[in-house]
Formats: sequence, structure tokens, C-alpha cells
Amino acid sequence: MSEPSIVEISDLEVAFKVRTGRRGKRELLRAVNRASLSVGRGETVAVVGESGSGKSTMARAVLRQVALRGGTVRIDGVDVTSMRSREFRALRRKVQMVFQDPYSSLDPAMTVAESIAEPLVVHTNLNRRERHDRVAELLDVVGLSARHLDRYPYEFSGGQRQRLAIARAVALNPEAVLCDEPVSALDMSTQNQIINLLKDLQAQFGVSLLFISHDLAVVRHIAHRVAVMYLGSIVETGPAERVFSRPAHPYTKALLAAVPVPDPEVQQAGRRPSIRGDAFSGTTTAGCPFAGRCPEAMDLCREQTPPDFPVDGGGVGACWLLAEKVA
Ligand SMILES: Nc1ncnc2c1ncn2[C@@H]1O[C@H](COP(=O)(O)OP(=O)(O)OP(=O)(O)O)[C@@H](O)[C@H]1O
Repeated sequence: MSEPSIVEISDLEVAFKVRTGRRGKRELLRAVNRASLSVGRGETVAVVGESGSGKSTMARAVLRQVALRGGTVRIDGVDVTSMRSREFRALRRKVQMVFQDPYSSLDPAMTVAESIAEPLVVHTNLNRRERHDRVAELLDVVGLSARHLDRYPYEFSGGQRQRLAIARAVALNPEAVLCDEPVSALDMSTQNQIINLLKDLQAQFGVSLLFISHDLAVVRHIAHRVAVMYLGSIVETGPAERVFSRPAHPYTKALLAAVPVPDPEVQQAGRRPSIRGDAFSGTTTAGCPFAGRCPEAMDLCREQTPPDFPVDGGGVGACWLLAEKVA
């Protein structure tokens, strides 16, 4: 039997009670709506979509940082959804997280050595000397040097701080790293350096990456597969090459139209203008979430939620227009 995916999300639902309108009525906001996604070993899956589409919430659900309303999360084949905290702790080591703001994982009051060593103190039996050596080794892996050991995070540039956060995330040899907008706060050349570092780590250690970004241009350089999220729903998934060259869902087309694409073949593929119209409210349930802004919406789209249809070239798209191609 083949090895299970390192992370497998099935029919995931996360909802928050939010106040809406002037009267402040509390409604259920479906931040993640029946999302399914798997990340294979050594694979990079990018989750893209506008702000508020539920990308971070989905990642947080993997690490049990938000309560699930439905669905399951498996780590290395094991359902962690209703596992006891103690059992989960052991599995939790396998999946680490890197955030947009490195201060989310680096305590400004701790030296680099202390910050990176912390997971080693908590989860391993390494003695002080061994921890020191491991931290020095990790700094080397992320392109920094052991002379940085006694410095504090504020003494580093944004890119260097992200390298430190990555060093800490890989300290326990995780099998997957969930990267939540890891380069969004960085300038273009530093973004490229961090992307290359993540790719190197993958090549060296076979680590899987779930790479969350609103920026398709960034994702293009790192993803093997792409999942496109819109208002809590995954509307399209597929091999990156296919999604970029032949996007199937009107929302993916609109997202791609909004970024400059250097590939002339892709530019000719009839891009749509940027997204217009009202966003579907995340508190509503019927129909396609993109129907209100979709230039190709039909009556059916407003009435029934489309299931996933296979897409030529790989992957699936949740769009009624794809049903015609299947029939
Ligand atoms: N703790 C919370 N309480 C209430 N609503 C929340 C909470 N966390 C997230 N949300 C809402 O859930 C939706 C999805 O948010 P999420 O942060 O997952 O989106 P995102 O795609 O990662 O966007 P961003 O890049 O802006 O973080 C948004 O409407 C957000 O306001």
C-alpha cells in the first residue's frame, strides 16, 4: 500500500459566529466550507485566494488551533480531529508552521540560540552542548552563521528573521511545514531568496510544504499543485502548470488576470478583466460562492452549489460550466 499523504483535509468546515449588519445579529460565517485537500510527501501545494478566503483558517485547523464544525484532518494517515491533546502532541511535531510575521514564532526577548533551541528543549533529550551544535547546524542550513547565535531578532533584516523562523520550524525535522504568507512582507529579491531556501530544504530533506499566498506570481515559482480558495470553498485544484496555463474556474481566470504574467502563451489565453460585482456573503449557503461576481454565471449557479468536475490536464473545478464538458 502506498504511504498516506502527510496532511489530508476532508470536507473541512470551520465557522465563526460573527455580528452582521447594523443590528449586530449574530450569524455563522463559514470561513472554511467543505474543503478537501491533501499534501503528498515532498510535495508543495499552494493555497491561493484573496484575503478572507479562509486560507489561514484552514492551516490553523490542521494544527487544531480552531474548532472544526465538520470534516476531518489526517496527519500521516492518522485522524487527529478528535484525538486527545497528549496523543496529538507527538504527531504535532511532524507539522510545523511559518508565518508572515516571523515575530509570531520568534520571541523578541530571546536570543536566536534560545528561540531555535526551544522546540529541542521541549521535544528532545538533547543536552545543552548537543542543542548548541544543532542550532548552529540549523543556522547553516538556512544560510546564516553561528556568529548570529547570541543576537536578538531585532538585529536582523526581515528576510533574515524569516530564515530564523524557518530554522526553528525545521528544528525537529518535520515532515511538513505550513507556510502562511511567508514572503508577503518582504521585498521582491528577498522573497526570491526565501522561496529558494524553502525549495532547497525540500530538495535536501524531502519536506512537504503547504504554501499559503494571495500572490499567484510567488506561487508559480514553488508550487507543484495549486488549490484556489474563494470565500471558504476550494473552487479549483490541479497541477500548477495546468492551473496557470489553462485555468478552469472563472475565479482562477480572474485571479490570474490580475497578476502580470510573463509567459506570452498564457497572456493570449483570453484573460478576463479583474473581478467585479458583489462578493457572495460567507454567511449564505446556496449556489456557487462566486456566482455574484462571475461574468459567466447562469441561473443554475445561483441555485445549486457545483460539485467538483474533472478538468482536462488534471485536477478538478467546482463550476457548472465544467459539467457541460464532462457530459
Ligand atoms: N477568530 C475569528 N473569529 C471570527 N471570524 C474569523 C476568525 N478568524 C477568521 N475569521 C474570518 O474568517 C474568514 C477567513 O479568514 P482567514 O484569515 O482564514 O482568511 P485568509 O484567506 O487567510 O485571509 P488573510 O490573508 O487576510 O488572513 C474571514 O472572513 C475572517 O474575517
